[in-house]
Amino acid sequence: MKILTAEQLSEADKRTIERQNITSEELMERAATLVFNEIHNRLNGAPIPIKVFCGIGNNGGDGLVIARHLIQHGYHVTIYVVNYSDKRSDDFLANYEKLKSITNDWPQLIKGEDNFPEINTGDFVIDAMFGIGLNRPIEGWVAKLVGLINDSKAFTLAIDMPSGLFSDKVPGNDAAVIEADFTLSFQAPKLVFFLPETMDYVGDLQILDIGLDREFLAEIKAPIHLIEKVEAASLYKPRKTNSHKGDYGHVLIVGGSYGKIGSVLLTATAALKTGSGLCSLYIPECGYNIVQTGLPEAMVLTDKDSEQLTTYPEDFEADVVCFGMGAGTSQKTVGALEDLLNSVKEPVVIDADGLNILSNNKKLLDLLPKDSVLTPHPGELKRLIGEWQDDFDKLEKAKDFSKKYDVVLVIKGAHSFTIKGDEIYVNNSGNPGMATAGSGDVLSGVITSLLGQSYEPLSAAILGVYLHGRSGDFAASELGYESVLAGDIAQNIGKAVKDLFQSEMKDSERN
Ligand SMILES: NC(=O)C1=CN([C@@H]2O[C@H](COP(=O)(O)OP(=O)(O)OC[C@H]3O[C@@H](n4cnc5c(N)ncnc54)[C@H](OP(=O)(O)O)[C@@H]3O)[C@@H](O)[C@H]2O)[C@@H](O)CC1
Ligand SMILES: [K+]
Repeated sequence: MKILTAEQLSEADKRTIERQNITSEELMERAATLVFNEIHNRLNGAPIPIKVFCGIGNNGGDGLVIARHLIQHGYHVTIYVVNYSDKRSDDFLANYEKLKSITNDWPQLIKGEDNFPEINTGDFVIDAMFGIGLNRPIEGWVAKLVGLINDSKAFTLAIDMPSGLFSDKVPGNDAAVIEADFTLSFQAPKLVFFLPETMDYVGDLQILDIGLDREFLAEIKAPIHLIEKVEAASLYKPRKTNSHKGDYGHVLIVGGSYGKIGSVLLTATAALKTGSGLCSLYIPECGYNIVQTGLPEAMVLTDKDSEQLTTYPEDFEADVVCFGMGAGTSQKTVGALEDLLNSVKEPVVIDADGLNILSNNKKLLDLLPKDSVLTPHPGELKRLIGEWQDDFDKLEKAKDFSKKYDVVLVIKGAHSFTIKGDEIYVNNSGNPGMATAGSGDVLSGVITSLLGQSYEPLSAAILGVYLHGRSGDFAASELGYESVLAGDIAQNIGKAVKDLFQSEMKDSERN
């Protein structure tokens, strides 16, 4: 799914009105009615106090439409118009008139702190103050109102965007932004919903297809994509009936050191679970018995050093090589990576200490084969590309790095970002249970395995990140977040692959 900017969405809005020959008021009615349906499906008539805070633009207009439908369905609704300006939009005014015809409880005008209502923990707050039209920070008494809503701990549903959140920049420190529990957003996700600095404002997210012009949406050039099941499934290559293990790649996992042999074991397990035909490991001698016992399906070669890697077996023929997990950063191991990069011509996967070695020895970056995949977590990324000012700056620096060295970067996080040149792919699978030791080692194994199975490096990274997240979802649903171990993620990769082609059943379709 394309992630769009506020400008692109406004343009899609205009084109839809032209091409579908509807008014903007009709489009607002359509969008806001979908929101009402979602609320009604969940509340099911519950008599809880609903407080709708409307701005004076079209986000506020949406709020008025939602409130009208709620009132007509018997809900207990109080509407507040947050009068941060006297410049009402046409569609706001039209819906204000409609509201007057169905209720005598007119909206209450908030012009300052004196008009603030009481907001209780048990209230249901609908935030329709600002949407994609926000163009400067919220200030003064409106900022105080945002604080009041946040402090109330009332369940807060944001319409389109949490008010105060920009679609294209990070709010400053102490900025007033609604901390939503749930955001229902129109047509396309916005990048800020997924960035570490801004995602917490959004709460749970649902995108509503409000029927904007398909042709225009298909034509829009968007370099940022959200990766969900359909996108991941489109990358998957089915196995052929008439095939043998030689068709699915021979991966070589290079890493480990004394006390950190478990890491390579996890990576190799994940590679085999993702379907590699053959898996070999190159590790220090101390890991030999551990790996042969822990993973009998793998083959093991050992370095002459018993505790660390010192060289690379250059005559070894593998389809893809992965380097770094548990390797340490000793000078001898730097030499091992240099040997590897001097002998391998195909894209490699570099993770963990492999990345730290690259950061400390920047000249090695020039030896990386084109389209190699680097999988840093934010700390490793900082060492690679330097400090950034905010998440937008981070993405710019990451794109520059990807272009300079011609590599695919996977920035790991709650939503991992895969970057190649100017293209960004935001992953939407996974859960907090995956924040556990060894989770990254498993991811490297999945991506390496896909590369070995002839996936293009970018596809291997995007699909690998998605499958890893989905495996974690299966592990968490069985075990609970706290009990997910990295090995559990590896064990569930098969389920994640099968799930690519299982359609979600909506609650309404069950039974
Ligand atoms: N696109 C679509 O497909 C559809 C969009 N729809 C809905 O429209 C929403 C966008 O509506 P919108 O353009 O009227 O802007 P909105 O967010 O209501 O802001 C209102 C005005 O506030 C002002 N302002 C800005 N910052 C400020 C500040 N800090 N403090 C004070 N004032 C400030 C600024 O005006 P200014 O003062 O700059 O002239 C701005 O114009 C969108 O999010 C969605 O909910 C759906 O109905 C249908 C389909
Ligand atoms: K809002």
